[in-house]
Amino acid sequence: MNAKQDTGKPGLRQKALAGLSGRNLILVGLMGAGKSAIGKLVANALDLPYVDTDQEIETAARMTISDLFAQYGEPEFRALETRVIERILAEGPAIVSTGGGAFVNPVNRELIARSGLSMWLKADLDTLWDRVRRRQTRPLLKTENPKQTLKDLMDKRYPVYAEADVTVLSRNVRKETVMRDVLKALAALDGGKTREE
Ligand SMILES: Nc1ncnc2c1ncn2[C@@H]1O[C@H](COP(=O)(O)OP(=O)(O)O)[C@@H](O)[C@H]1O
Ligand SMILES: O=C(O)C1=C[C@@H](OP(=O)(O)O)[C@@H](O)[C@H](O)C1
Ligand SMILES: [Mg+2]
Repeated sequence: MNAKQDTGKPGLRQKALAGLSGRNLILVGLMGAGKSAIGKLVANALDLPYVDTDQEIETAARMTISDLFAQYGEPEFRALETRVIERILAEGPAIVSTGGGAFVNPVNRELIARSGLSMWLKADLDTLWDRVRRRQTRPLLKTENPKQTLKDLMDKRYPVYAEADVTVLSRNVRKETVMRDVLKALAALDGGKTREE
């Protein structure tokens, strides 16, 4: 695939890569923010490796995250999550999509700060809810009122996600548009130093 074509604007790719300057890009944010879907598109556009920590965890544990929560409990999931993040960030540079709870752990925030650029994909409740309501893959949302659970997690976690290096709105627009917003945010870090080819 022609990566330049993918970004919709020649030069944006180079500027985004310059802004990232060889670091890992770690996407953080609540369930449904688009970390996994947009992360893949960004990796493709920048021709960089893509890693999803949830997928790595399921591969390592040889079970789904739901089964991991059910059989071993959330503390065991969180311990595995930190081990996976530590391994992945050492292998960089890559576009890394984390699970929604990863950045909440200060140990993970330190690992991320030491080895990459953290980016919060921030979305409003209705956008998040519309994206997660149809699938039963998130154990934390298996509650009486999952939309309220999501709102409670927003209230608790948004101040922490706000500590990320960069924030990009995950708007209710096409995924490719959000992907380009991510590239523009990276390009802005380059401060115009990179000339277009
Ligand atoms: N901008 C978008 N427009 C439409 N659907 C989206 C957008 N971003 C994500 N999605 C969809 O919403 C769902 C949740 O996205 P996902 O990437 O799994 O979020 P996260 O990894 O942050 O939990 C997926 O079905 C994904 O395809
Ligand atoms: O918010 C959370 O604590 C979680 C988010 C999930 O990842 P996504 O954010 O990709 O859904 C997954 O890691 C697990 O269900 C826990
Ligand atoms: Mg995900």
